[in-house]
Amino acid sequence: MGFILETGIVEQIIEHSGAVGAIIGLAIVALVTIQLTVYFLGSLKRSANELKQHNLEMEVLKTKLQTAKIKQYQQETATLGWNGFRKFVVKKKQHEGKQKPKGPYLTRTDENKEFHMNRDEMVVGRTKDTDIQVVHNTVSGKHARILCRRNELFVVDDFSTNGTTLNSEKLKPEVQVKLNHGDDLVFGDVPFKVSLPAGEAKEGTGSGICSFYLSPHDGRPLPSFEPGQYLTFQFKVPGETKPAVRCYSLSDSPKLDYYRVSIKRHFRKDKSPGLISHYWHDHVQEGDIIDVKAPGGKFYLDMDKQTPIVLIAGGVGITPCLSMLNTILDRKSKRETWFFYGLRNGKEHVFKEYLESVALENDHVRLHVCYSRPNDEDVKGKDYQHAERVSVDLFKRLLPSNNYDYYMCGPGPMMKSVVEGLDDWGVPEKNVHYEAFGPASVKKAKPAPAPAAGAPATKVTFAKSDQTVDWTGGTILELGEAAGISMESGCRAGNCGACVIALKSGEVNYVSEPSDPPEAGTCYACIAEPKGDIAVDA
Ligand SMILES: NC(=O)C1=CN([C@@H]2O[C@H](COP(=O)(O)OP(=O)(O)OC[C@H]3O[C@@H](n4cnc5c(N)ncnc54)[C@H](OP(=O)(O)O)[C@@H]3O)[C@@H](O)[C@H]2O)C=CC1
Repeated sequence: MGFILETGIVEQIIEHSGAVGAIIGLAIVALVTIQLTVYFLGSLKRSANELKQHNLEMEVLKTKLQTAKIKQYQQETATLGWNGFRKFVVKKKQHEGKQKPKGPYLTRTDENKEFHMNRDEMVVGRTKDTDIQVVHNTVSGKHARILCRRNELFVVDDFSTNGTTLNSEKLKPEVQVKLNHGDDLVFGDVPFKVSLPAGEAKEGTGSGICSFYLSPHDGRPLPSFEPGQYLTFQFKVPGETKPAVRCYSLSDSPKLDYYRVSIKRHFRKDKSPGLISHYWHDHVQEGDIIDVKAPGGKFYLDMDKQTPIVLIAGGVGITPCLSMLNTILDRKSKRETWFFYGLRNGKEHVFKEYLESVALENDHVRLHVCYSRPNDEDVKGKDYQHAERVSVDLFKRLLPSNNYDYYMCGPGPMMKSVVEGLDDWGVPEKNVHYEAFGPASVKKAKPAPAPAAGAPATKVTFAKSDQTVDWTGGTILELGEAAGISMESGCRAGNCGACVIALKSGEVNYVSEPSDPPEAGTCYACIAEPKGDIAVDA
């Protein structure tokens, strides 16, 4: 349209003014066109810049809002008076790593909810203590059982009131019937579908790490936390007399509506399954309500500093490091961040795609993944960078200097060797931060002196319980537990403070150094041994 108009103007100029006039006319038209184009391009550029500026302002506003909300949480926690345990709902349960559990499972089709066969026998029923809880008035308290035998499933109706049907046929009570892939199974009026994925492994062959997203049950505000801190949980496990207390690091940055913890199936030295980590994996489901203490712990990243940092994660010890990294990203900090992640091989590589995308999109984040035992299918340079353990030798090869703040979490031996290596490399102690749950001890204190032969046994008095026990070794917590005294505990490493008790008389030695000295007149029972006769308030 513009072109046709311009051609018309040129023709008119030629007709009325001759050749010279035509040239002048053409020049004027060209000048006007150039000016219009420059103006048009300029305004395009201006609007692009304005948009960019606007987006930046929005980002800053969002961050300010987030910070303001977090500050508000902190004030609200103080008023909430969140002392002791508070109820949280499991909003989401997510298996991490490439291999998801794909063993046999049932899907409750009216709610699209999956129940994986993690045990040889799973009870279906309406009551809370069942493995497949079906809250419905046509389902009996203990309705039926699903038996899992080498990836084959069987169903047994347990004299339920409204019966169980398999592919529209009513089952006789107490008769074991084999299930096939795609079968329709109905308990009372509640429909299920049977899935037997062919040739696929049961849970446990993947990373064995599961993330749980938790929100406050009372819907009241969620307090913020420092990246690196942990939550303390209390579980009443069926069959256990005492509630179990455990601590797990928060694995994400502070969020407005949830906390996240990522838990690995733990196996003891004798290969038997750890009680609570397996309880999380096998029994804790979306919608469950659990008891949680407010975030705590002294191992966290100081977000007020801008010093360059090195995050060192070993295995599931990635959790607090991930929280630190995510907080750096959320706050739009450009802090130089090296992330060393040591694990065995690709089967255990969790948060892989996420970390890779973070490193790709953020120049200030340098990711180095070390596989200590790579598999044939693991590709160096793609899946991981170094076929070795994380070590200070590796840091010496990669870091421009030793002048960093180091934050680490992983297996005890890894932390011990890295802490010692950093010390040898001349890194000041104040720049090295770590935490070790469980018995792993990085800095060993001197052991308590052995009592002289023939000397009277050291006595520990548990004042509240009115019991005095001869000390035969071990910690005060172990001694009290063995004597049947109810005592609080959490990390069992002198970190979480759950076991702190008043020391009414006497003194203690610590088997490993507490992360922070307890207040005067108290001690951490989980790592304290009596130094002569003592009395404690338990
Ligand atoms: N806040 C906290 O305190 C938390 C602590 N943790 C702790 O982190 C630990 C992680 O355990 P898990 O996932 O089972 O770890 P793994 O046993 O799977 O080990 C992870 C990696 O660390 C390597 N490693 C072992 N020893 C050394 C060493 N001396 N130097 C360098 N690398 C080493 C292993 O190499 P290799 O194959 O050669 O053995 C492996 O590659 C647990 O002890 C857990 O309690 C976890 C979460 C939070």
